[in-house]
Amino acid sequence: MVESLLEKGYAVNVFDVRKGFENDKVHFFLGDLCNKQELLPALQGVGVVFHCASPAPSSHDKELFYRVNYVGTKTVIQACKEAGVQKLVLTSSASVIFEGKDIKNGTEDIPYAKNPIDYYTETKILQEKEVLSSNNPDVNFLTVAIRPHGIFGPRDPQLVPILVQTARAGKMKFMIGDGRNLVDFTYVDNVVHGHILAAENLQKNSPICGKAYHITNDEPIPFWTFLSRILISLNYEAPKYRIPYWVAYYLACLVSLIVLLLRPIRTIKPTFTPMRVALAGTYHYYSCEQAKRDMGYRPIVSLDEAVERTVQSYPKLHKV
Ligand SMILES: NC(=O)C1=CN([C@@H]2O[C@H](COP(=O)(O)OP(=O)(O)OC[C@H]3O[C@@H](n4cnc5c(N)ncnc54)[C@H](O)[C@@H]3O)[C@@H](O)[C@H]2O)C=CC1
Ligand SMILES: CC(C)CCC[C@@H](C)[C@H]1CC[C@H]2C3=C(CC[C@]12C)[C@@]1(C)CCC(=O)C[C@@H]1CC3
Repeated sequence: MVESLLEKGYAVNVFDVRKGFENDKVHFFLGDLCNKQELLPALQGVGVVFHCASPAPSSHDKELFYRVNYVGTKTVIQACKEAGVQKLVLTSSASVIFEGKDIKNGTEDIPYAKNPIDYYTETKILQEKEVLSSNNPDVNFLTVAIRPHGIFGPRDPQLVPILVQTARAGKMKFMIGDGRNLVDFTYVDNVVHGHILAAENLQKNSPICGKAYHITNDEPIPFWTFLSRILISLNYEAPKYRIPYWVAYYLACLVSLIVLLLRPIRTIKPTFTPMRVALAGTYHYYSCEQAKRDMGYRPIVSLDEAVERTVQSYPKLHKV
């Protein structure tokens, strides 16, 4: 996001709780977004805020999710208003409507999940509601939420690294479900493109004000075909055996229960959580027609090209 904004000639301030990269063209502010006094200096003279911060979805820390995603987002909104920021673009998630059941070509009018699978999803819903309801053209404060799905690409610390770690640990033997479930995986450049288009289209009287938009690669692919392509390109074996979805799901629930019971004595991070099993065994792909219609969105990098660029970008993860 930072690199694309700089390329387009925008001046960029970055606010983060940790300094994850070096770039002398940006002004970096270190702080916690839950603290308004720490946020305010980063917002002086700023026209648009992209709020993309969140604890990692794999965390189980309920209090952290509530503090950062929910309360922290309310603090971001207040700080933006106090600093005179006119536009707020939230990185939400298409998962706000996912509760473990198939979603085929899901549109933005599907209601939020009533029973979200984890605290991440639960607090992404609360966060999105806060941002969208704070849209108020009368006070010159416009908001929009972008809902990407399954982001991947160079430097992503999640998808490819977790996949390789699982393969190296010998746990990538089983395909969950029948292997036909279509899913969206979205290349980072397309996600960024969607965010920048949203910011550029966020004007008074624009149809996008106060709304949420799915941003995907618009090329749904069977979950296990995608994972197998990445694994094979990195010289690992693709999963060979099948395990029925419900067996895997209840096993993951059982493991979660055991992890919870053992927490006072030992911290264990299971690979197969109910959320990951649900993502691996169901259909979850989304329509991005609304983003095409209202802001002229089209993916700029195809899935084939995206996989190629991603695989090339992780030389250390290739099996030799
Ligand atoms: N990775 C994915 O597949 C998807 C991610 N998203 C959303 O995209 C956004 C970015 O996610 P990723 O790039 O995957 O994660 P990431 O972990 O690379 O980026 C999140 C950033 O938030 C920062 N952060 C966390 N707590 C903070 C706090 N209290 N104050 C200031 N900064 C804080 C972290 O230090 C990190 O740099 C998140 O909002 C996530 O919910 C949405 C859909 C899919
Ligand atoms: C161990 C294997 C069964 C799966 C390995 C790959 C997974 C790490 C990823 C496959 C789909 C990804 C995904 C997310 C995180 C990483 C995966 C589970 C999200 C939960 C990230 C945050 C979101 O908002 C939704 C994403 C959906 C897809």
